[in-house]
Amino acid sequence: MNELTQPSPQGNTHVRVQHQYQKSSSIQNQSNPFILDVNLEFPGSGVTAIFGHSGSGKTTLLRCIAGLEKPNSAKIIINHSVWQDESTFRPTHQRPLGYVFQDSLLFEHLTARGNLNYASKRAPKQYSTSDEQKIIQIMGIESILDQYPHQLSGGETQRVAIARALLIQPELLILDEPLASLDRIRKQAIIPYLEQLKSNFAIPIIYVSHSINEVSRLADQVFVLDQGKVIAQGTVKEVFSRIDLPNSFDDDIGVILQGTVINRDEEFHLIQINFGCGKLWVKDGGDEIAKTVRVRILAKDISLALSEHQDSSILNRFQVEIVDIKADHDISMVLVRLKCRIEYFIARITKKSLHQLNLKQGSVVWAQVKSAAVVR
Ligand SMILES: Nc1ncnc2c1ncn2[C@@H]1O[C@H](COP(=O)(O)OP(=O)(O)OP(=O)(O)O)[C@@H](O)[C@H]1O
Repeated sequence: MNELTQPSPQGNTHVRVQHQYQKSSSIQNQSNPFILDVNLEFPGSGVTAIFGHSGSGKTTLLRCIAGLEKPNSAKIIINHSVWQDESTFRPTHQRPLGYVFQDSLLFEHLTARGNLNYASKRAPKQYSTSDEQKIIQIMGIESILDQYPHQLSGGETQRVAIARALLIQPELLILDEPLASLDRIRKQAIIPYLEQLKSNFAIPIIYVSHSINEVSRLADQVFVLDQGKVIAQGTVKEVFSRIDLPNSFDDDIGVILQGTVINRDEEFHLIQINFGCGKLWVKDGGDEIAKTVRVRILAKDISLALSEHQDSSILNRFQVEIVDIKADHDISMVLVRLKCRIEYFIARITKKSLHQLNLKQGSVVWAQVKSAAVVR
């Protein structure tokens, strides 16, 4: 095992920040300034997502972590290394931090390789050539090293930017909406590189995004911010299966399921995934048998029936119990939380259907999931 993949010997990462913008500079109502008050603990490796609406305080939090804002009170300990507490305030340049933004700026006069060398030279100690090669290979940028930034696509630029951030040997990597400027196809193309990143580097990664899709694919745990406070935290599975936070997820509300590929239907281009509630047919994305995969099922893609319908086009049917019903942000809809063995689903159905089927907490019904709607 080499330096990059060694399990982190360190403990948790702890970020507690209380910060209020100076009233004089606040673009908020003067009598109601924005206050960030959060306390986050997360492991010393893996991806932690910070999720929240615009204005919830994500950027402010990152700026505090980076030392670009001086909070009123803060304790920022990254794997035992104190960046800030009552008696310490490390300035930004003394915080070993890799920071990748939405529109990463590479040095235009340097090739991709030149940009990487710039970072390597500033690293506290030299990576071995093989470790450098590994970073380049994981980010898939071998063939573009001699190109200048203006010759790179958006996705390639971001991959070079991430490699450059890694080469400074950060103790914390912040990815701040790294895919926001890419179109859907490029986003899909870069996610596998980020998955590789996660499994190959034993450093904590903070991932900020508005996209539940990205967070579902990449994050291990998530903190949901609202008006400067943490309103939910836990594993992505736990947080995204809650129905008491609908405004945070809006129409994207849905659960994440993780399971193992057990079967392939070559004729009809489907795979079957075994998960905590049974077996689910989904589109074949080329995953090998026995691979662990995550899928997302949106609440709007689940319908409910009182009996099992064998005569419909829907391939996936699960017997479930209604454990909770909550109002949706849309007045005509409700959110129904369903338990199926050890898993949860959420269905978003009309109030009219709830009424007509006389659905209540404790009712046992059939959840129907279209294979075509499962998000990979
Ligand atoms: N320099 C500043 N001075 C005063 N208020 C600010 C300043 N920067 C941000 N704010 C306010 O702090 C609040 C949180 O802003 P922040 O940029 O952290 O939100 P965000 O969650 O990152 O939003 P987005 O997703 O749109 O980037 C907002 O109400 C914003 O108006």
